[in-house]
Amino acid sequence: MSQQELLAQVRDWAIWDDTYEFIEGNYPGYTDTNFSQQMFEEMRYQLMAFFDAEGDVHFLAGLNPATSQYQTCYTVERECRWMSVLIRTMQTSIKEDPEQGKSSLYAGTTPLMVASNPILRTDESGPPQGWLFKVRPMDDAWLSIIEDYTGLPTTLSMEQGGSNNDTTITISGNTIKAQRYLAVYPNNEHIVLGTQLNRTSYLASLETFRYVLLWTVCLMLLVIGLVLLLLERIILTPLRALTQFTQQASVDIKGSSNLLRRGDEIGLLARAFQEQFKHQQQLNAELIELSTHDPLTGLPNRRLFDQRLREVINIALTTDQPVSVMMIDIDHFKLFNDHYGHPEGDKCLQRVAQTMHDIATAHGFFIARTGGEEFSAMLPATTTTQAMEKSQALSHAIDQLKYPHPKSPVASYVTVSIGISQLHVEGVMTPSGLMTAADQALYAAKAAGRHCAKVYARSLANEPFSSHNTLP
Ligand SMILES: Nc1nc2c(ncn2[C@@H]2O[C@H](COP(=O)(O)OP(=O)(O)OP(=O)(O)O)[C@@H](O)[C@H]2O)c(=O)[nH]1
Repeated sequence: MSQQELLAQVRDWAIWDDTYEFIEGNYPGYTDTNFSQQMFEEMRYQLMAFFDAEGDVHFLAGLNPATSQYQTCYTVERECRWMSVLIRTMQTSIKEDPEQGKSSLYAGTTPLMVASNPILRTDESGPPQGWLFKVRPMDDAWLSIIEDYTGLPTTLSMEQGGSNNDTTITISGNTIKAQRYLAVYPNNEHIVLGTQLNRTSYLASLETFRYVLLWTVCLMLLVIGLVLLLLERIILTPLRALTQFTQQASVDIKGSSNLLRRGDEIGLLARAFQEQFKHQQQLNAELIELSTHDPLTGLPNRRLFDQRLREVINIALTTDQPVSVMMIDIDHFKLFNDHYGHPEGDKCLQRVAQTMHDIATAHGFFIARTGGEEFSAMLPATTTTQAMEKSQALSHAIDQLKYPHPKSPVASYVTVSIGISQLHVEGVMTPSGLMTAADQALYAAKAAGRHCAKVYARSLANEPFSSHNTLP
């Protein structure tokens, strides 16, 4: 119902190839196709006026406000005479401003809303072939539409002379009166659009509005708070727990059982991580086992032995306790292999290793396979005298196996020779020196006919040795 809406409608018609051709005189059926009384009534138009490029009337159609009769004419004569004042005002407007494309209010029996636009092709190319004007009456029907729209009683009146104010608001008693002054073309007149409000009901509705607004804000804050709380409980807290769970890369994090029991995606993810951790832990354990143990006998290997020896020596240095080592070698094992073959030699190594492991466990020392048929034992808090006793227990246990070794010049079964040394005794000062000394003692045992144990003494220092020592 606004001027802008009417302007959009007139533009729609004026910038259209059909209208352009009609004004050029090339579209004889245009009026029959596009105009009807029904269209005027539905669109609430009083008049549509087409002017040619010279500003002369080309075609007119309208509803006579006095008779409500629909009329079409090519001149302002006879039944269209009622349009003449309006047409003259439009022609004045064209002369003043050929650009048009505007809307104005005109005075009349009832005030009129008028919108106009130059006639162009659909693609808006020119030159303008003329002008189209549309007129809508601001009558009682128009007022009642405004009242329906605003919910306020509205009045419309004409007023002579200018007004300094666009809008005036006056309060008298319990009534607020608002008036809007709208200039009329081309006269020095104004249309006054007015409404009045009951002050008490206005203030009451204002109060109600404030009250509703306050409640809406409170409700929104409550909803936002609830959403944040749910977000924290359902998503953020479990996500933090999951992050902690994954960062620690462990299946035993505190509170992880709740996480793992969850039925949602976070629970799924946590269980997948748990499986992954377990698998990883298993792989790590396997890798550690492989890198620190001998695959044939299952005993710790030289790497683990050297590492443990360093640790035990470090402790012994601070506590001033003795540390002894034994180097154990199977006698004439080459002859065993030559006689029975390598696979049988492996079985023998496994059997001897198992026996030594059992004795080491029983006597509280650490044993490792440090060479082919060579083993080393590390005895914390043990002197050479005590180590000698344990070596005898070891040798005795292997003898008891009575593992056949028919080619051995020493005995008919598998026997071992053992070399023993102690840190800080007989000039042995370093981990490497300790192992070298045990090796030399072992050499001495071999030289003494094998199947015996020897303790290192300085006098053995120049004897050759097998050099299996890897410690620095
Ligand atoms: N079956 C088997 N034999 C091995 C393994 N590692 C080393 N040997 C053998 O152990 C033998 C060691 O021979 P030598 O160093 O001459 O020592 P020995 O025959 O025991 O002689 P002495 O030590 O002087 O009594 C060699 O025949 C190696 O092949 C192994 O893993 N399995």
